[in-house]
Amino acid sequence: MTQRQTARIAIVTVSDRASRGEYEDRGGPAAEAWLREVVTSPVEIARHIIPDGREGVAATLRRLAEGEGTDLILVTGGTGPAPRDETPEALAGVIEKELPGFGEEMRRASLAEGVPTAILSRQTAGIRGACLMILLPGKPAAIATCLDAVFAAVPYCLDLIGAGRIETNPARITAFRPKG
Ligand SMILES: Nc1ncnc2c1ncn2[C@@H]1O[C@H](COP(=O)(O)OP(=O)(O)OP(=O)(O)O)[C@@H](O)[C@H]1O
Ligand SMILES: Nc1nc2c(c(=O)[nH]1)N[C@H]1C(S)=C(S)[C@@H](COP(=O)(O)O)O[C@H]1N2
Repeated sequence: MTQRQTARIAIVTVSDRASRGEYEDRGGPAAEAWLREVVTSPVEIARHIIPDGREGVAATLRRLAEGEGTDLILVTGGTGPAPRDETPEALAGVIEKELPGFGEEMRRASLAEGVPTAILSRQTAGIRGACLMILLPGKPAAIATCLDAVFAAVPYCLDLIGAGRIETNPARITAFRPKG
């Protein structure tokens, strides 16, 4: 399978208030800065800010995966238990396969850092076609913790689903790719 050599990555901030401009989105920029530090292969990164809500989030994820051929979508926000937190429900309506290990590992890393409220986050990941979608909590400080915890598995996952190729800086993240 020939992989696209420039991976398309979308970062989606899900927040009612950030989408209304009531506060400045710091999660999207934090995720982009993390990617630019860690990913060494060519990437196109697009950022989006949308309100909470199942239908709108699902429509955005579908459009990015299908319409725009995005290889990797990082979503930040709306994973908690509050009534408007419906990002996991939106994801569930869009993906074909869930990868629960991503959420388990992100929660484990956050709890190990001494963030007891990490147990409230319903983080997970899933695949639609050749697109991997990963849900992160909304707190900007959580972005690096959670990406550090799971990103080693991302390049090989993209290989397996026929998405674009990603290489990482081994000084930051050593990508897990079985030899052979
Ligand atoms: N994208 C973001 N940029 C900056 N700060 C954020 C962002 N998301 C969350 N926060 C901060 O974390 C706090 C709690 O996060 P939480 O996910 O509960 O946001 P929220 O208050 O539900 O956002 P909203 O109501 O706008 O959807 C927020 O009040 C805000 O201070
Ligand atoms: N690493 C880390 N994980 C975290 C947090 C955090 O500050 N750091 N906040 C928690 C809180 S307070 C909530 S309510 C859930 C869900 O947040 P979300 O609704 O913004 O996605 O993520 C949790 N996970």
